[in-house]
Amino acid sequence: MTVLDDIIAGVREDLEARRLSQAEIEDAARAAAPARDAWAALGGGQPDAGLKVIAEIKRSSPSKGELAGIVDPAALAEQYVSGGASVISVLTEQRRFKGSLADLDAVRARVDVPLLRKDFTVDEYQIWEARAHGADLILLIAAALDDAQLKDFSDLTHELGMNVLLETHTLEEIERAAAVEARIIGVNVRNLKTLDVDRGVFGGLASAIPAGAIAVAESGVRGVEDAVHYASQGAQALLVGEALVTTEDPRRLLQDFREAGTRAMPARRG
Ligand SMILES: O=P(O)(O)OC[C@@H](O)[C@@H](O)c1c[nH]c2ccccc12
Repeated sequence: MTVLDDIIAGVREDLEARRLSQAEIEDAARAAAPARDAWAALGGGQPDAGLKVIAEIKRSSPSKGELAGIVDPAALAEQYVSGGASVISVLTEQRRFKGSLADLDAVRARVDVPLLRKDFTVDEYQIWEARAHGADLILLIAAALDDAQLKDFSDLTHELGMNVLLETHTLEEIERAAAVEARIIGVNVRNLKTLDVDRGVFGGLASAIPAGAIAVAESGVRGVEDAVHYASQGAQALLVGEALVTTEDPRRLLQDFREAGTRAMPARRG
């Protein structure tokens, strides 16, 4: 059993414990304000948009345990917005990351940028639930889903007006993402089966991401040098958790990532 299998087993159990009827969750999703456009916020279709940052509210991680005593996730999210975050990611997985839908609600109530509901999506119910709680973007992890699920879950997400961040870690997974026409493709440099981080994985796979899709480098940004590295390798956006929750000044660090990263982006060809 890999770490990923173990996390997913817990996610399924927690989901059954809170599950409402399908009619109830659909009503709640339809009552929510329309989803914001995360694709546009991440520079989709805008040449030379600069390096974008998806800033994550991450209390804890399976590899390190508690990262920071986050007392007020909404206040942290406001700092992220003031530093120029394009999207805020809120982890809602409870057991290993100590997140919750309450965190998502708290952030939604205070910030206006698009929100990513960051969880291990293994059931369509979670997609309705994300929308009901004001999410604009959801994570789908290729390693956790088969091709039919990738397609069906993407279709439902789009029907609800949201975007998908499709997370990959291998060339084969990028090909599967391309086959479902994913428009926002992440490469997680952390292997979710072993939790090992290899920052070289992004550069090795970036050229395989289809030209029309937004390339997101996920995990392992310790400081500005890593941001510059990913940007120079073709990242259009970064997903950053630990470095932002542990720094004294998230606003400043975010600005530094964006400025230095944007300068490091390769000039567009053609
Ligand atoms: O804290 P980091 O190394 O900056 O990583 C953030 C993010 O990429 C990581 O939290 C993550 C990437 N994919 C995930 C899937 C589930 C849970 C968490 C993740």
